[in-house]
Amino acid sequence: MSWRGALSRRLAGSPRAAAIAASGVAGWLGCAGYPTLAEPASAKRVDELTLRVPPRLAADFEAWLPSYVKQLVELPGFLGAKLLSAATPADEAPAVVFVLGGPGAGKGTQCARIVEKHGYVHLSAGDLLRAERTSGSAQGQMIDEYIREGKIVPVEVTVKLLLDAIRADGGRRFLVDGFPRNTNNLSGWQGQAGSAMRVAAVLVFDCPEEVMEERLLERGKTSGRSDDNAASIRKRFATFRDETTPVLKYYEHQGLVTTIDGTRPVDEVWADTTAFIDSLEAGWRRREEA
Ligand SMILES: Nc1ncnc2c1ncn2[C@@H]1O[C@H](COP(=O)(O)OP(=O)(O)OP(=O)(O)O)[C@@H](O)[C@H]1O
Ligand SMILES: Nc1ccn([C@@H]2O[C@H](COP(=O)(O)O)[C@@H](O)[C@H]2O)c(=O)n1
Repeated sequence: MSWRGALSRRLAGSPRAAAIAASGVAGWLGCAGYPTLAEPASAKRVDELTLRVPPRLAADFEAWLPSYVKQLVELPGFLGAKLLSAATPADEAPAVVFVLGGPGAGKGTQCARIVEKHGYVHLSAGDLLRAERTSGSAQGQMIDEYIREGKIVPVEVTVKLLLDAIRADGGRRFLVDGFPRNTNNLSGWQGQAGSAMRVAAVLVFDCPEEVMEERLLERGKTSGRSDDNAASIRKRFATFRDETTPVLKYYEHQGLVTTIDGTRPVDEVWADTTAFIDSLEAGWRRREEA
């Protein structure tokens, strides 16, 4: 499958910007076994950019690559690139902070504190899926198998649970914990929530696997979770490395990622976490006052 489109039209008068954008796209796509740029636009002739994408990834790329390219050419320094649409959804849209990090990195622990101090609404994709699993719904068994295997449930299920919870709450500031976990999650979110929500930041807790494994095995003594055992933990780590890393790359390119060292004691991690939320809020206040 080839993807081609808005980039060429948008950059028709701007060879320099296109060349920079093309090399940026190629660099990004070159990571983690993803496809590479097939025919980079030359600095002289900019009427078409073609990206070849393997069929198994075509649907995901079709949904979110164009918007990624738009974001890329809007970065400062891409002189001459013209906006086709607003760079971010309207400020009035509810703000979402995605919280990511490997299994056991401490996402839930820090989210609970953010709720208490900063009043955000915490939605854990994993918790919503676990609740749905036991609700007796037809898809419960499917979810159970995915969780046990450390695999990512198809986004149609997860995004519906998240959006139902967001709409039912009606709040303005959400922590969405453990999502988006792969490109399927990402494209599903962008397709169904993209214009109604504003992704304000992506908060990532970084922690080595040895530390996370120790925490999860300890948690497994009392959590009752079917995936807090050595075999499931190994699979969850592999899923994080293989599937979540490209999503983090995507948001890094958008300048949305803040990474916090989650290896330290809870209070030390919290000091950085609350400082981050304070700075996010301060930025919003400055924008409102401007
Ligand atoms: N900074 C920390 N130091 C030591 N232990 C921690 C720290 N943060 C969390 N823990 C403990 O580690 C375990 C995992 O933490 P938590 O549930 O917050 O991680 P998580 O990233 O949400 O995990 P998962 O993705 O599996 O739901 C818990 O038992 C928690 O009490
Ligand atoms: N976006 C997501 C999030 C989670 N899952 C499944 O749930 C398991 C547990 O997730 P935690 O965040 O609570 O650790 C995870 O391993 C997945 O099986 C999912 O499919 N999609």
